[in-house]
Amino acid sequence: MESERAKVAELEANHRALSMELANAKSQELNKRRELVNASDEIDKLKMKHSREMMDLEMDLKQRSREIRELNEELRLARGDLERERDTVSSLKANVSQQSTAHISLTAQISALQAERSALQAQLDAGTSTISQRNLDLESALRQINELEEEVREGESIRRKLHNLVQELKGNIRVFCRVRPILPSDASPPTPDEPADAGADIAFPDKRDRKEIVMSSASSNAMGQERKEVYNFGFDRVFEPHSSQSDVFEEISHLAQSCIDGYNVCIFAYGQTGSGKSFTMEGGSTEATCGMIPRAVNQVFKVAQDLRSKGWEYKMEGQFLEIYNETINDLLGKGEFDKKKHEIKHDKSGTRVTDVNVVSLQSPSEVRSILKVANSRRTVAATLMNERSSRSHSVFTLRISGLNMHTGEQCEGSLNLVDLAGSERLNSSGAASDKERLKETQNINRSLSALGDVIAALGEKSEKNEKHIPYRNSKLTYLLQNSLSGNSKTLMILNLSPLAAHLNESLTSLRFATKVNNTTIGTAKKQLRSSN
Ligand SMILES: Nc1ncnc2c1ncn2[C@@H]1O[C@H](COP(=O)(O)OP(=O)(O)OP(=O)(O)O)[C@@H](O)[C@H]1O
Repeated sequence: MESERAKVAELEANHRALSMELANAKSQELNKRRELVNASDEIDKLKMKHSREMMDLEMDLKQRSREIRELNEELRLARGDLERERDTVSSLKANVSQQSTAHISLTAQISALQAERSALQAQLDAGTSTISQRNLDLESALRQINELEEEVREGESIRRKLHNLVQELKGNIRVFCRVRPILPSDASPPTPDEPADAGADIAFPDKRDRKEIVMSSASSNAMGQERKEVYNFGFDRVFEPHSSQSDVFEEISHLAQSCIDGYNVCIFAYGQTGSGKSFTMEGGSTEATCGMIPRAVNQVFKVAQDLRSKGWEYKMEGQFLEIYNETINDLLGKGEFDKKKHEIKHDKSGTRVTDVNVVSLQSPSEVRSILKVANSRRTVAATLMNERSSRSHSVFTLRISGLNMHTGEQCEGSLNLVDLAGSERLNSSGAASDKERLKETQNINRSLSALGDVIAALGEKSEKNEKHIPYRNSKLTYLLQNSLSGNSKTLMILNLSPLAAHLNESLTSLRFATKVNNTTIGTAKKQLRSSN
């Protein structure tokens, strides 16, 4: 038993030791469990930390890969830029090499130019010295020119005197005769009683001086015998039908010179209606057919222009009048014809007509346009019954005043170009039955015979030296008083029809013109005024 007891006591002691060991083991296990819980908390924490860090790393990775892509893109662009820059650089290099070639050639040019400049400078220096020499020469040449100009002025005044002397020797009244050609419009259809007019028998025997005209007419007497009458006339110049306007003007152009020199010049066209007066004075519109008025005016302007170099300055004024039934009308005016009263006044400064337009003229074209105005006024005023331009006198007056800037000499001249009314006698104008026409014809005849009387009286005056001149017998002669006196130059152009039907009229005209031609008017005087 005791052994049993001892064994139980031993077992109990073992039991207690084992319980103690168990308690220890349990407390150790608790500790271990606690440690395990702590460790798994720690592990959880670490896991979370790890997953956060993983997320951060992933984001970081994404960011980095985005940055890498961007950088790659930038790199690609930069490469493109670099490529272009390389191209630019290579083209710039090519440019630079070109520029440097150009530079080299420019440098070569500059040196050539510099060499040239030095050569030119040398020439310039030489030229400058030549110029100073030339200036000296010029001064002496200018002195010579002044002396020569003075001589030319003296020569000009001698020329004027000689020109006038030649005119005096020729006579201050001159008469030209012009026969117009037969026109297609002259040929009226022949009838059994009246054969076609083949033209009058007119001859021009003086082929050298062209001063003669011979008209012949054949008639049969009561016995049936043929009688031929021959009429000889001599004038200063006779123009045959084929003569041109310039042939006629050549003979009268010196008169334009005279009026510039300070003389009063009067040119009349005389003749029956249709004989060519207007054609001679005004003419056609072409250069070849234009008449004496435009030609004389052109000449006056030309001479005035030429004389500018000799110190002369000229002023020109024009007026254009019509005398119809002894009434003056202003062809450059605006009023109705035959209404306004115009008076003729003579004083020291010359002849003026009251209330008429006097136009200052700067050029020949202005004269042409005033001629047009005048013609259209006359055309408007004409009626069917009354061809006004044939039944009235027209007087174009160009007044010229000149001043010589060097010598102070002044002169005043005038050029009167007169287209007279038709000179036909009463019976041939068919006027006897028409009162108005009769009055017209009587007025025309009166004024034309007054013109003849004035010219005749001037001729007698120069023979006897004292004689009354009947200027006042007609408006025409009174208007032209200052241009129809001893100290003026007068030209009458007798216009003749070539037709046989007009033979008697032509003979009457030829006799009138012969009377005028046999008159010598005294010496023309130029109208000079001293400078003060
Ligand atoms: N030398 C000429 N050459 C060519 N045609 C001319 C010539 N002379 C005159 N004529 C013509 O003759 C016609 C009559 O001439 P113009 O009208 O000049 O005569 P007129 O004497 O002035 O007549 P009116 O008294 O009616 O004015 C016109 O047709 C004109 O063109």
